Amino acid sequence: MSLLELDGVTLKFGGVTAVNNLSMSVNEGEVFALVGPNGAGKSTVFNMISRFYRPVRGSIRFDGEDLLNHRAHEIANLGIARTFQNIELFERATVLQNLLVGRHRHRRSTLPEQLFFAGRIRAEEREHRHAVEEVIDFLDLQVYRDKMIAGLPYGVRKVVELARALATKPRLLLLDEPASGLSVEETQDMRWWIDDIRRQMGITVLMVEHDMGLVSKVCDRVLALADGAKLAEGTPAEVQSHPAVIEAYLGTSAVSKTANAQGERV
Ligand SMILES: Nc1ncnc2c1ncn2[C@@H]1O[C@H](COP(=O)(O)OP(=O)(O)OP(=O)(O)O)[C@@H](O)[C@H]1O
Repeated sequence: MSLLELDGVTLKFGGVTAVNNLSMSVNEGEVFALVGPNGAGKSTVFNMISRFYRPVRGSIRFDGEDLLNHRAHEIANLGIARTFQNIELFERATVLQNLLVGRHRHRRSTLPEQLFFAGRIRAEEREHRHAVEEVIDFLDLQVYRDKMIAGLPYGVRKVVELARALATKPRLLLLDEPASGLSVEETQDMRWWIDDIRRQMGITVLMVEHDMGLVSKVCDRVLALADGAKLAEGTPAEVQSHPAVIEAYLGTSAVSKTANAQGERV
């Protein structure tokens, strides 16, 4: 069953058509990747699903609901969470505090209730803590839970950002370049996290990623974009060997990554 559906979506920035008549569908329970050279339109697709941008044409539906009827701050409430290419965490707060912020959408109490019904609020607070501790355990973040973000290595911050998105208990997780800046070992860990997120948590994943090695190991389906338009769609192996995809990558830094990925595919 399709969870996310884009139909004929187009977005222009002045004279630049960043996304051109794109249709795609992500099924519930799958891991789906958007790939393509720099400037292909991948981030713009994410930013339209997150409702930072509004397409000039086309529709975006999530679980049958028209996302274009919603504003950016309502997207998390619908069950969509995302990470960012440039990690966005509160630097002067602990891992635990950052994750509790992620629980914001589940808060049911109003301000007067918080002032006058302390018992009920304490129960709600315990529920948030429990949900957050579950994610901390799931991603092996126990040793970092009370540490400030500012002092953490880049690879750990990346996992904390993933944890913050998971703490919202989404149905759809958007991962913007989950492997960028990670070492080979950290990328390997990220692969297992993504596998577990899908298998154990039952969360559907849509990711943008340049590392074709990771994409080929973790994704069910891949859509390749170039100049805002769909070039090819299929399994990782089908997309990587598609002539139009190989041509689009020629002359870009991604060529070597594609070649490496093909070499290391098992
Ligand atoms: N805010 C913006 N204003 C003007 N042009 C933009 C804006 N955002 C993106 N673009 C243009 O839209 C096109 C698609 O950009 P986008 O960032 O979506 O590509 P991308 O595939 O995510 O690239 P990368 O892999 O480098 O992140 C590019 O030509 C880019 O210059």
